[in-house]
Amino acid sequence: MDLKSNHTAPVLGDPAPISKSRLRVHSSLFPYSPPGAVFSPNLFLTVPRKKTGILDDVRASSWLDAMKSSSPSHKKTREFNNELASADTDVAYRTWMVKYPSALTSFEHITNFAKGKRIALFLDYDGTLSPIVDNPDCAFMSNDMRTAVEKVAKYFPTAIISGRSRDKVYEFVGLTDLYYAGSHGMDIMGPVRQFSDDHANCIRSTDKQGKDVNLFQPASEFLPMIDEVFNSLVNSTKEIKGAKVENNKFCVSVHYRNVDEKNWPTVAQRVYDVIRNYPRLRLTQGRKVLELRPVINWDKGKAVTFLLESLGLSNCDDVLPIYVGDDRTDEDAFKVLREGNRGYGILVSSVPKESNAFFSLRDPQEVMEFIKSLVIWKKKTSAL
Ligand SMILES: O=P(O)(O)OC[C@H]1O[C@H](O[C@H]2O[C@H](CO)[C@@H](O)[C@H](O)[C@H]2O)[C@H](O)[C@@H](O)[C@@H]1O
Repeated sequence: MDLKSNHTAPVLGDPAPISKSRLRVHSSLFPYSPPGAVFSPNLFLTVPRKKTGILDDVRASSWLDAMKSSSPSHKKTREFNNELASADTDVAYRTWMVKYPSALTSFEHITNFAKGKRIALFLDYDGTLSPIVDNPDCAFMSNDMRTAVEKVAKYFPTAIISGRSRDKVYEFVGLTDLYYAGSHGMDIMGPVRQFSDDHANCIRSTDKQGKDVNLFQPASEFLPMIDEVFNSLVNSTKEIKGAKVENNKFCVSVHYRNVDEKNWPTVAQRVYDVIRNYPRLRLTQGRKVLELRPVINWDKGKAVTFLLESLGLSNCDDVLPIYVGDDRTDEDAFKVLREGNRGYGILVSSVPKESNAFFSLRDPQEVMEFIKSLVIWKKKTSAL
């Protein structure tokens, strides 16, 4: 692949771009629907799909473009931001918040809607419960956040849904009374339950405390392939200063946050050179990370649906799922909640971003405030 030319590369596509029509969903959940607002189709990697749906052709350079455009610190963005006075940046953020109101200032709206309903809380990890840091191995959540999550989980069924391996995210969070889904939902440990659908790959197991659980791993057959790809990528990127490859069990992350931007084409090239040999893997993109994952019809949105069913909370009018996340992989969950008119997505972002979420929070600090407010509200209303 020559990233400077217009050669095409076989890659499976990322989720479809958000269509304008999605914004026209009118629902009782929707707090405000400013007229004329339009979703940008640039949220995901631009991957033109072939009608066969098996192998897509993509301009190799679009990987690099996507890496650059998704990076807020990218030169163009920096230049753009420099041109704007900080006051203007603030105005841009506040304008954006008209479309995605703060879940803190809209708290009353949310709790009014939640009255008489059971809230189910879904939390992403990186960038939501822990701040984004340079070293993925050091993305620790604060003790205050841990306490807040522990408390909220006493009142509402709470699940962590992360791109990381389930073991790793459990190690970071360290709380037992939660449900955990790792590998972008491809590794779920949930309560024991009989399902209406036949979920192959769902087995009975025990958790670290010896409790009976259901273990759902829809991509289990990919395990050897993922290990192989992980080893190839470790080897092929070892000379790129700052590149880091992470094995997330059912997916592999190639981090370029600490790679000099002039070497980003090499990162994209190396990833391409590996993935081209694995037509059953697809590429998605997160925050300064390229991720390779199995081509199965499963994502964080499906994981939310699965967990709701596991908890006996699906198809119930009196359930309000709330999903808090910062990443484009969280969009799948926001979309499930929005399209099913089922609950609220809350996007964590300090910069304007198009999203399927209803509300926003600026950073993990605000996430903690929101979680604490839920506990206070629940205690107050239970005492009445
Ligand atoms: O679904 P999440 O829990 O949000 O996990 C998504 C990815 O998060 C991690 O990477 C991101 O956070 C790192 C630590 O702050 C940061 O260094 C990196 O640049 C981010 O992309 C994690 O390392 C990945 O494996 C997850 O897929």
